[in-house]
Amino acid sequence: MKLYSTNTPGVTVDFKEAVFNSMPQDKGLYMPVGIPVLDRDFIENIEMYSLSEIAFKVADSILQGAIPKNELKAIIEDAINFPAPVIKLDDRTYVLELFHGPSLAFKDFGARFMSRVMSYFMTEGEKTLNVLVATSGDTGGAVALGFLGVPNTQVTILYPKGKVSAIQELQLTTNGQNIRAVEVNGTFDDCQALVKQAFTDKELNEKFRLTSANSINIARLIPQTFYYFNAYAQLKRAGKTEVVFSVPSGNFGNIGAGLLAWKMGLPVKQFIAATNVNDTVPAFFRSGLYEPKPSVATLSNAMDVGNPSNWVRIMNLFNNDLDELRKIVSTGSYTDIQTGEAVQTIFDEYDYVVCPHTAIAWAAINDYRKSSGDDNSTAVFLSTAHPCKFPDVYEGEMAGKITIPEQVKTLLGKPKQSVELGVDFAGFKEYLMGSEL
Ligand SMILES: Cc1ncc(COP(=O)(O)O)c(C=O)c1O
Ligand SMILES: N[C@@H](CCOP(=O)(O)O)C(=O)O
Repeated sequence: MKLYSTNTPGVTVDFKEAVFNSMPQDKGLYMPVGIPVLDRDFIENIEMYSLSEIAFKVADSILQGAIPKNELKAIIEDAINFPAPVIKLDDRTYVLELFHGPSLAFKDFGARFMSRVMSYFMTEGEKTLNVLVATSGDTGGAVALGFLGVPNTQVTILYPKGKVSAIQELQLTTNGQNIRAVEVNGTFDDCQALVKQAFTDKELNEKFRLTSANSINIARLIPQTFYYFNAYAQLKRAGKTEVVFSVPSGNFGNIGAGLLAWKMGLPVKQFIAATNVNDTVPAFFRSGLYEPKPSVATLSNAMDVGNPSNWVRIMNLFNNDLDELRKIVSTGSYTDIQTGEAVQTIFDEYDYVVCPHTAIAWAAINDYRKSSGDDNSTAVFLSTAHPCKFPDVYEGEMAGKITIPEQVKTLLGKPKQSVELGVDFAGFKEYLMGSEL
């Protein structure tokens, strides 16, 4: 597999280099040279395959031999060892539950696959790998669990102080071993900017072997295509083939993976990119002007992103042609009041509890149906996190319906371990340089 930088398409690297570099030095993002289209026979019979069979077929096609088949199969079976069921709410509305992994968020697909791919490529005696990751809530917890105890690997998680839920914070800050947390007095965008700057800092790169576990890393994105194909397989078993996916979006890695799956031949009628009031992308669809702006805090905190890092990838997939993109993607943005109402309505109508991020994706389906007149397609909204991660959102009967998984119970009462820093790069650099990693 060869990958190019969105900023310098003429220069290519192989998959291993892209994984460890995470981001090209020219500050673009890696994209595959030539996206393979899966054979028709596979797509037409996809309902006959299991999640791990589908994941293997998709990964093998895109990686084009970068990892030998047997090793790839073992990585997938070890990483994706939890289900991603599609649940019927009514005849034309389904929810794809992506929170059955260890950190209770969809990030487990990417983080677990990526940690195993990195381990596969690492050889004995190599310099310690320093994984930097910025999180607005869920990536950090998934990456922490994905890399916990992995030899020769040190993970540093940056998160915005006071802007993640209490359970998310416990997931980030209580691991110990090779995982440490930095509380940044700023927003997620500040955390992301610090991490990105570290990758282009000469001194840091001389001292450390830095890599990113954010979705700027292509190894995070590839496994997120698996569940789109697998959702389609489940729907096909139920006799549904005209599918709309509504994706709660922040950094746009999730919908980016969906669009990659579509480019690989997954039949999708429409994608809906649903955001909270951090609406840089919906505003771009309206005005044609891409204007990143500082993020504001919302109920769906993990989507509080003002400058989505995957946007450049999505534009690149569409040759920077917004009109082409508009043919397959529509957008919607929702306030906290609308989010709360959606959580309540889903509960009242379906007796089903969703997290605030997921509620936004459901709300966007209603608006899509009204504005497009498309009443017949099967709409699937992605449920990206377990509601127990956001207990402040629910009261009364709804709160009583939420079961607390064992992995959350064991976190309660554990001491938080973190270091507090400002948003200036100099301070972050000093912290990294001063640490014996
Ligand atoms: C629960 C949840 N939903 C949605 C999102 C947004 O996903 P993405 O950043 O891939 O757009 C995130 C964060 O990534 C999240 O943690
Ligand atoms: N919403 C994310 C933000 C980081 O996104 P990533 O997918 O680029 O790692 C989070 O939960 O941390």
